[in-house]
Amino acid sequence: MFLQIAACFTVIGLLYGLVSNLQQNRRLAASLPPGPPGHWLFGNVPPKNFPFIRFAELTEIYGPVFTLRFGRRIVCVVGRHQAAVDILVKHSAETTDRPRAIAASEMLSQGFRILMTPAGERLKKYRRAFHTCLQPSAAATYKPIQYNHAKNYILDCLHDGKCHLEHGRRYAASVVMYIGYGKTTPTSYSDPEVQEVNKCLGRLSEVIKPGAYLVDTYPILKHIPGYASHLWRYGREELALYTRQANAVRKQLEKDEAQPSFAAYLIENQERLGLSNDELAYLSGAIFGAGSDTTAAAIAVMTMAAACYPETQARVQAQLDEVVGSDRAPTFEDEEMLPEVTAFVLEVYRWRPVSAGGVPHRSTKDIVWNGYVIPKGTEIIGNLWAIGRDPELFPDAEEFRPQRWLNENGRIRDDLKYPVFGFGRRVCVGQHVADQSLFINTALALWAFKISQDPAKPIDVLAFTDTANIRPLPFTLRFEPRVKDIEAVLEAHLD
Ligand code: HEM
Repeated sequence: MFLQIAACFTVIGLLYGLVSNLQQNRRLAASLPPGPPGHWLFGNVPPKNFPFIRFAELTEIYGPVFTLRFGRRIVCVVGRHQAAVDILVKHSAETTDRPRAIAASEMLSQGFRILMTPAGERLKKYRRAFHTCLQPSAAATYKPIQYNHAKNYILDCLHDGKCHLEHGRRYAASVVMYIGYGKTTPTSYSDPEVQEVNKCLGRLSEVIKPGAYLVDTYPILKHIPGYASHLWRYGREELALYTRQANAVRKQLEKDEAQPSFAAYLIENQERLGLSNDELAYLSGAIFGAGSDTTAAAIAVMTMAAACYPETQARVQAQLDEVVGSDRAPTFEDEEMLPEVTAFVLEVYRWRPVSAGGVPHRSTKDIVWNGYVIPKGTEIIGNLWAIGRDPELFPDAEEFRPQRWLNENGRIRDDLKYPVFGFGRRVCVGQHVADQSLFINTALALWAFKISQDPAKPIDVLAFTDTANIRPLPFTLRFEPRVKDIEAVLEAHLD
């Protein structure tokens, strides 16, 4: 008898939940931006592949902001520049938060990973710590090391152009290992330490894919013993790895042998910054996670664009020849005089944005936009792929056309922006370091080489990995030296 009554109450409870859920959905739907219809209970089906491309198609149909529903989760996708500014920049204070990511953040990262840290005290202290080491004046101090590694990239491409993607990855890994841990020697992707970090990042990349784990739709699963227990194990392994790396710097500091680095700064200021050992370990590791593959992918896109758009490449080279010539190599000091290089980089960012789908934000208050209400708790995706294809700002968006970034005087336009580094208070903390990397590698690569395709292996400009941060699938390039004795000229500069 008792069991029957309990069952009755459970069924009534479930029905009540269902009905109130439906009523809530109907109420919300009336004020939300429009979107494709979905199942009355489960909502829309997340795209299986390349969600940013599917979302860009939906932007064409439903407009600058459209709504999707996944179970109880409401997602607004922003696909036009002005709407992104209105919602994610002007309302930055209310959109700093991240959506709850149970599998990727709470289980795999034990809540420590900055990328998924919700708005609040932990995020504030994380970003404060980064700001000190990555703001423009601090970023400028990394220029010499970036230059040295960029020079290695050029020499690697000269001697072994087949492995150009690996050389770009080596550049990026070397720079972030220097900033993160003070490692001064070049870092190879085959280093066991880097391989271990990459194993962890590869796992994250799988777990973070929309719809990868049911627990993100049904949070109760987190508490079911045995459910996705490998995620907890992976999380423990990752924390142990970052702790080992931070402890190595701690030991160097004790022996007075440490190079200046982000980890050293965190350790020396741990108490003042209010960081636990685990937070400190994860934060030091974040530089590699966030800055390595992204930078390498952008460098790869730069070479891809140069090979596929030879006339555009030649335009940059004409300016390099005029300003720099061939007796010396370009340096950071030439930047002001090389707007064609900067325009090329800006177009690389727009044409194939590395963080193509953007990193989701979450509203912590109702936001009124264009007569619609984006309610508190909505996930907001700034779809960078679609924003870079905004026809009002970027006509013929599929064309790689750096000239769109230049004004009639050949200077960089200050009225055109593209948010490749994200939005508002969540904007990428490494943007200045990344800009420096892209500038110097582009300037040196286009000064040193005529980069072209192998006619026998034409490049597919849409062949990219289907991952949270996209990167080109392997492609073949030819590096034809434009400067006599590149090696000697580069060495002379360093002497
Ligand atoms: C071309 C290279 C890069 C691109 C395209 C890029 C892009 C991005 C984007 C789109 C975000 C998310 C912003 C948002 O939520 O709106 C982000 C976050 C982040 N980036 Fe970068 N990034 C690059 C390089 C770097 C580098 C070199 C570092 C470190 C030295 C770095 C560190 C971070 C960190 C720590 C975050 C998380 C910030 C947070 O969640 O509060 N990134 N980046």
